[in-house]
Parts: sequence; structure tokens; C-alpha cells
Amino acid sequence: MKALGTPLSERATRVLLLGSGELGKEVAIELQRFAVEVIAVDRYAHAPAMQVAHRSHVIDMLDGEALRRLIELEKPDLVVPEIEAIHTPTLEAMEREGLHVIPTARAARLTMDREGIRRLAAEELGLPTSPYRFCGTREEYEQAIEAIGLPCVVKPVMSSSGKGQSVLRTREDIGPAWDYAQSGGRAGQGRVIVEGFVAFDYEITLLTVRHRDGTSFCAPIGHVQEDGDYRESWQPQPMSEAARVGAERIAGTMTEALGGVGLFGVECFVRGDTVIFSEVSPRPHDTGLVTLISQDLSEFALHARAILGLPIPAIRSFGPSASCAVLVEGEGRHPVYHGLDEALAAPDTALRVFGKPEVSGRRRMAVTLARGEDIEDARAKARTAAACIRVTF
Ligand SMILES: Nc1ncnc2c1ncn2[C@@H]1O[C@H](COP(=O)(O)OP(=O)(O)OP(=O)(O)O)[C@@H](O)[C@H]1O
Ligand SMILES: NCC(=O)N[C@@H]1O[C@H](COP(=O)([O-])[O-])[C@@H](O)[C@H]1O
Ligand SMILES: [Mg+2]
Repeated sequence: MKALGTPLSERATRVLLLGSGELGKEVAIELQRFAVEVIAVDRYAHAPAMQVAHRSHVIDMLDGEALRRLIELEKPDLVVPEIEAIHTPTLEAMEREGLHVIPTARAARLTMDREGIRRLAAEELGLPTSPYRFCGTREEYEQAIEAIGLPCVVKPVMSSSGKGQSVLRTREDIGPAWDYAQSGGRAGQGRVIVEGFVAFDYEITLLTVRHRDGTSFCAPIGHVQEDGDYRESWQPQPMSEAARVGAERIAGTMTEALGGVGLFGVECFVRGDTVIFSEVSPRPHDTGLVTLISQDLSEFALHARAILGLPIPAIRSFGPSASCAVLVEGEGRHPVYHGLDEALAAPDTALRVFGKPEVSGRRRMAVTLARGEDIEDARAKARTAAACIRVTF
């Protein structure tokens, strides 16, 4: 981008965010700081990024015609996917007509579907991954489990945050895992991946930013997941030199293959000095929320700079830091948050409340952030802060 315009004028630099959750909200805030005109889109009204955008639209982003109509109406300079579940063939077609998709429409297509990204990683790029099989019928699924063996992990090809995902340890788990994968994905029934279970020592997200002057890596982020969804993350995750080099090589290869500019979250499993590629988000990553307190340029600020073609000369770390997801369980609209004074009582602690309008089941509604003497201290502070928060409806 050569120059930036004035929002709400004919000279505006316009960004259309496809997906308006907590990650998009922070991207929108960073773009607003450069006076970019931000248009937020999601499947429901009052989504977090919509609350800080110039305007918003509610559409089904898996409906190709609706997506095309909206892009033709708004004529954005950049389309920035924030979730996987988007009608990416429409983005690819419109990219050929001159639309600029971040990082590229192909990257959005490949990563919306586990089959696309896994086959690229393992079969084209030769990156190490868990053993895997894709299946479309119950019969193929049972054959896949025979071939891969137990324990294994089953996921819908289109899902995120662990939706529809199960770890299978015994034969009794086979039926329920199939049913959950068919009902729990973000786009209804369909194909699943069966993956061999990786007994890793730890897992990381390596935030990798492709920008006008090259590729930069953030310090590795360690995290713990439950039910396939992130609970806590911290930075920096200590790694052997060999593992760090291996992870940067995997992240460099994968992000180069996806191309374009922007921030990517490259997820890897690490055992000793061995690093295995798991998956990649061509956009800010939930475990990267920790960078809101750990770095001078958060992952959201890095994404904004990279996509606007601005320089990223250095990424400064502020020391051991952690984040803890605040999950709310129940049913209700317009939650009220209590205990914030206790949550923020310790120094070097912060909180983001996303402002999601309702909860049905279990939903990530806020995150606590902390810096500490060391990783354990930072994690304890973030956990303690999260435990202070109570929600009523
Ligand atoms: N093959 C595997 N072996 C061991 N653990 C796994 C495996 N696959 C996934 N997991 C665990 O489940 C977590 C979620 O898996 P994955 O990242 O594939 O799901 P996701 O739904 O795409 O999550 P998100 O969108 O939040 O990144 C991983 O971070 C890891 O902890
Ligand atoms: N692992 C991917 C991830 O964390 N995505 C983030 O969660 C939002 C959806 O939240 P919701 O399910 O509560 O609507 C997405 O919009 C994105 O910000
Ligand atoms: Mg993941």
C-alpha cells in the first residue's frame, strides 16, 4: 500500500474483515489506529469486531453469492479472513478479477479445509506430520482407524477451536467420535480426518509474519489445550536450539508456500529435538493473544502492519508472559462481568472482555494477560485473574 486515506471518505483505505470475533476485534483496533475504514462481517449481529468497526454486515459467509454481493457493494482494498468457514471459491474467483485477499485466496481455501493444508504440508512440502487419513463414510472411517491405530484423534475437516474433535483411546470411542464429528463441525456433516495421536513433550505456536521486507518470527508460544481448545498460552516457550531451528524451518517453508503478506500462526508438536507440523492459521491465532502483553507489537499490530505494507524492523519482547482464556458456561444473553477489580489487582495484569452478546453451552468470552518473574509466575497470575471473573445473566 503506497499511502493511507481518510475513513468514511472517497479516499478511504477500506478493509473488509470476514469474521468478527475476539481476534478480529484486535485487528480492527490496530487498523483503526492507521485510520483504515473497517467493515466487519459475521454470522450474527454485535460480534466483537463489529463493535469497533465503522460498519458491519450480517451474512452467511459460506454463501458464495451473498459474499460476492457484499464485496461488490463495499469494494474493499483488502479482504481479511478472520475465520476458516468462508466460501473461499468465491474469494479465488474474485481475486482473479483483481480483489486483494489476505494473505491470498488460495491460502484461505487451503486452510479452511484440513485436507487442503495437510496434503500441502505432508505430500507437497514433505514436512513431518502425524500419520493421517481422510474419510467420507462410516466404512472408510473404520478402515482409517484400523490403519492408524489407537490412540488417534478425529476432527471434522472444517472446524476450529476443537469443535467436533475427539481423542479415541478405546474401541468404545469410535462410534461417539464419528457422531460428534458429524454434528460438531462449523459447517455441518462431512469428511473427517483421522490422525495418529502424537505424544508430544509440548506444543507451540510460532507466529510468523511475512511483510514487505521479509519474514520475521516471534518468540515461540507454548500452550495447553483442553477438548481441542486453547486454555492457557505463554511466551517464550523454552526450546532446545535444534527444536527452535526445526520449528522456524517448518514455519518458513509453510508460510512461503502459502504466500502473500500477513501474520500466520504455525502450530507444531515438539518431542525432544523433533518438531512435527500440526496446522497453520493464515491470520492471528488465539494462543497469540498473549502478545497483547508480551510484545511491543502484538500479533494484531503485526498483522495490520504487514497487510498495509508497512515496515516491521523489530519485534521487542517484554519478558515472560501468559494468557488465560475465560470460558463461560450456560445459556443466556447480555452477560454481566463481576470480580474485575480482584482480577486486575496484581501489577502487570490485563484483561480483554470481548463483548459477545450471548452464551449457549461453553464460549470464550474474555482473556486475562500477565507478565511475571518467569513463565510459571506469569501463568499463575493469568489463571488467578481469570478465576476472579464471574458472570451473571
Ligand atoms: N494428532 C494429534 N495428536 C495429539 N494431540 C493433538 C493432535 N491433533 C490435535 N491435538 C490436540 O488438539 C489441539 C487442537 O487441534 P487442532 O489445532 O488441530 O484443532 P483446531 O480445532 O483447528 O483448533 P484451533 O482452530 O483452535 O487451532 C491441538 O493443539 C493439540 O493439543
Ligand atoms: N481457534 C480459532 C479462534 O479462536 N477464533 C476466534 O474465535 C472467534 C469465534 O468465536 P465464537 O465461536 O465464540 O463465536 C473467531 O471469530 C475468532 O476471533
Ligand atoms: Mg489448532
